[in-house]
Amino acid sequence: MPDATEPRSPIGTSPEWEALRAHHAEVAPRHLRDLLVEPGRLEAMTLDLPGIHADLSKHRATPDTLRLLAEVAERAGLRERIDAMFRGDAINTTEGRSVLHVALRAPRGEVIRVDGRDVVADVHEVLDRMRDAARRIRDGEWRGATGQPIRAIVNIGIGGSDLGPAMVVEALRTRTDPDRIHRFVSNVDGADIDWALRDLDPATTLFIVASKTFTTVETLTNARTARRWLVDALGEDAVARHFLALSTNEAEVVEFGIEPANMFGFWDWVGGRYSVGSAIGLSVMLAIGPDGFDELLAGFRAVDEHLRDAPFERNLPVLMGLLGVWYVNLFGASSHAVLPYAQELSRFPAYLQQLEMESNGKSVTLDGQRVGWSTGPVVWGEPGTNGQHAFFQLLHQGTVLVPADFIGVVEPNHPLGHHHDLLVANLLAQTEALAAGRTAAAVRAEGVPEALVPHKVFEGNRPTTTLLCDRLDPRTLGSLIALYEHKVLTQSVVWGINAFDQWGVELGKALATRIGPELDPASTVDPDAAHDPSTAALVRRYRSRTRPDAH
Ligand SMILES: O=P(O)(O)OC[C@H]1O[C@](O)(CO)[C@@H](O)[C@@H]1O
Repeated sequence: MPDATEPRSPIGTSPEWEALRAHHAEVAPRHLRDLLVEPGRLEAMTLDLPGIHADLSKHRATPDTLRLLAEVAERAGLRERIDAMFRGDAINTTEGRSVLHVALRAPRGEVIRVDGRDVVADVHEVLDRMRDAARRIRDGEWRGATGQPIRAIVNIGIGGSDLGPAMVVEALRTRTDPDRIHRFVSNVDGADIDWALRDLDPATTLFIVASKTFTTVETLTNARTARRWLVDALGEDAVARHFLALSTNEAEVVEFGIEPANMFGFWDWVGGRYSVGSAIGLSVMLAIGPDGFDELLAGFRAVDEHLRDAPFERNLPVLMGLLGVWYVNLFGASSHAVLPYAQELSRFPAYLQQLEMESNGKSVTLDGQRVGWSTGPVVWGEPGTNGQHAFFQLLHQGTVLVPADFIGVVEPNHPLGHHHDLLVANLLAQTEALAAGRTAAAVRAEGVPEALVPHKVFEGNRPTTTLLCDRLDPRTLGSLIALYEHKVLTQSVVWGINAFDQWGVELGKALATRIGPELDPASTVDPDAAHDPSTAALVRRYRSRTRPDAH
């Protein structure tokens, strides 16, 4: 059996890549105007998953491209890597860990073993405890220190311990109880927690401290501030009724002052950015209820099964990943836009920024060699139609190629149908305009003065994916997230990199720890001896402040 962790990017070295490159030379000069009308294209380049219709036909690609890309994926060992992930092999080689977010949504009774232990049974034990706590808090059975029910839930976490739950709660806000407040505090900037707590009543506020490691400085700083705010109002004993912890690190949770009974655990085989289906999703469960959370997990599971079972040529997350490779490595694209035409998905691009960029922003292969090809692009986006009045100018007429995902829904979560028709009309218009453009002849035919013609021409040929969801419900959202998770896996395998570590965040953290004490006006450290001239001058400038220090 091939070693699933063996680095073997096919880029540049395999016959499959050579075939793809030759094919690219034929396809790249062709215009989407012509490609789009080819017979059979729509059937070959659209896919239906439960609740999600995916249209890949507005790509600068043909059905042959998808076949050749699938062959590249086979050559890269994607099949073996998927199997290894589901088996619980330690495919996160630099940290020696399994990568088992798929186990978080495995059905009760399925068995996946890590070091001989059935992790699916562990997952369901925690889910049951989460359900019980969520029911008690939502029903008002759980009382705060003064005997009042909980009215505000503040999740304190950062990165994967914030972005996933914050994005999902926002996306499903129409399913939340309008009488309960859900807030997310992440930034160490005091403005974040100061503002979040300003109008809250300690007696009815529950804090959820979410941190995989429970050592993240931002989260612990915010959690200590929250603790002080609570204790100042209600006394030390209140902590047990107002603080929950979500973590893999029981010792640190206890050290902070939260009892194990108020902790919901997960495991080192859940990456932070892949953790919203774990205990990290507790604030989601509190917002949409245990049944809604089950639906979310079911949506994840549907795509997990699709990843495992569908042939690569008809496998949506694999094709999304491979089309990304196609643009990055053969068209030279360096960014990718995600444009949700659903206001509720306003945090989805930010969520994907961590998922994709922390996973695939790497320049070293699994065996430690410098890559000889580009890897993860910059991911960005804003909800439509806002983006249209901001950066779409560049998408249509700029000099860079930005492949984009347009995400829309058929049935809105509000009664304003005329708004929704207008929104969807814009989505369709934009993808059509990006593909077809507008020729000089068409511009002239409208009587535009000759001097303005070049300004009004749209080259078109700008590729997009359309994901049209039946509606935005927990199940569909779970599926959407899983699509991108597995897209990331696919790309990492082709690029030969590890999508599951994040060493690149360490250096800045270490330097901040060093610089922190130097900012004290009484510090005796000479900035010039410790830093480059720019940093030293900035340290001196900040050190000379007159603001009294308050903690
Ligand atoms: O959940 P923790 O351990 O507080 O970590 C928060 C985030 O910090 C990182 O480790 C680095 O930014 C992320 O990967 C993670 O999601």
